[in-house]
Amino acid sequence: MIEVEGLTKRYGDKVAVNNLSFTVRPGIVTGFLGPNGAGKSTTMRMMLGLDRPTAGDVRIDGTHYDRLKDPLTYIGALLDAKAVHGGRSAFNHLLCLAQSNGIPRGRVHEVLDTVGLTAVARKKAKGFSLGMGQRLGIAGALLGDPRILMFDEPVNGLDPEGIHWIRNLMKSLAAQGRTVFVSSHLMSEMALTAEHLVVIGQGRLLADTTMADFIARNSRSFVRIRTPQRERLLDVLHGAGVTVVESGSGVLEVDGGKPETIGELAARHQIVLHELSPQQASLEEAFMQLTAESVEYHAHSETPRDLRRSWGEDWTGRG
Ligand SMILES: Nc1ncnc2c1ncn2[C@@H]1O[C@H](COP(=O)(O)OP(=O)(O)OP(=O)(O)O)[C@@H](O)[C@H]1O
Repeated sequence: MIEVEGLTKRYGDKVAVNNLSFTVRPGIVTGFLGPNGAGKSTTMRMMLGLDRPTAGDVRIDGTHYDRLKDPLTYIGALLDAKAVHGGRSAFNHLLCLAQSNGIPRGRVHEVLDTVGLTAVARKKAKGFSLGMGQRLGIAGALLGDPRILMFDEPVNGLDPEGIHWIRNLMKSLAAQGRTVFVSSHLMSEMALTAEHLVVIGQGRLLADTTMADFIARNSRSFVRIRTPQRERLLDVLHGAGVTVVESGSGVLEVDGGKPETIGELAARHQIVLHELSPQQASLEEAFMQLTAESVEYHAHSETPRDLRRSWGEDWTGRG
């Protein structure tokens, strides 16, 4: 378990991390999200004792990082895959780490095998591709067989096979009861990997909740309808007090409605439907919605005006 309490980091006038408190629990993958510059890396560095907090505290299974004996056996981390002495072979890099952390030599062979680098173990790390470098960094994190693992952007630059491998690795580490904390900008990947999310913006905590709850709270769920009898269906839905939104190209949308109710209403009035589908926003849409105000660096684009029209009262009772 990782416990973060009132964690704050200032660089001069800049507050990079602002009074953050959250707990990362074992047995699940927890995703760490935030726009560029939100303070994710700074938070992770403070968790590992690499940066000193201006205020607040981090405990790794109840203890401060600098008081852990052989810390790699408690927490393993991939922060910057390029932070490897390029002149050393993969084997020697891991052996040095093992020797300085009281980890047996045999473990080096095991982790090289786990990450699929056994065949290139004697090659110098500076000749490694981005993906091989990431794998070597992950081998280092796994070396001490720690109960807690932390990965900062582990899928950066990986090909689909590598991404798939890391996803399964993180899930299996969590399934073994370990604590897995991972940051990524790849939302589709995070949606497949993490069960719980901690989201920050401009150094502050924006959300600490399950993936499903995060998406439900920060997005719009609606039912999408297409029908060749649009006017009749609008009359029927209006008559039943259902709020309908026209989204262009003849598509109708009902916020928070149930497809069963709409389908039955249409059937009772013998209205043909070509589509009746529940829609849920993606993690990416929910993330953009929540963090829109805390993005530091914006690009501006022209977006078409929302041309929605609604009829009647909202049947969900929501505004
Ligand atoms: N050593 C430093 N000196 C001054 N400012 C810093 C330092 N390190 C980070 N910052 C600032 O603190 C803020 C948080 O940076 P951090 O790298 O933690 O964000 P991040 O969420 O990891 O961003 P990204 O997703 O782009 O990696 C940024 O505004 C950054 O410019």
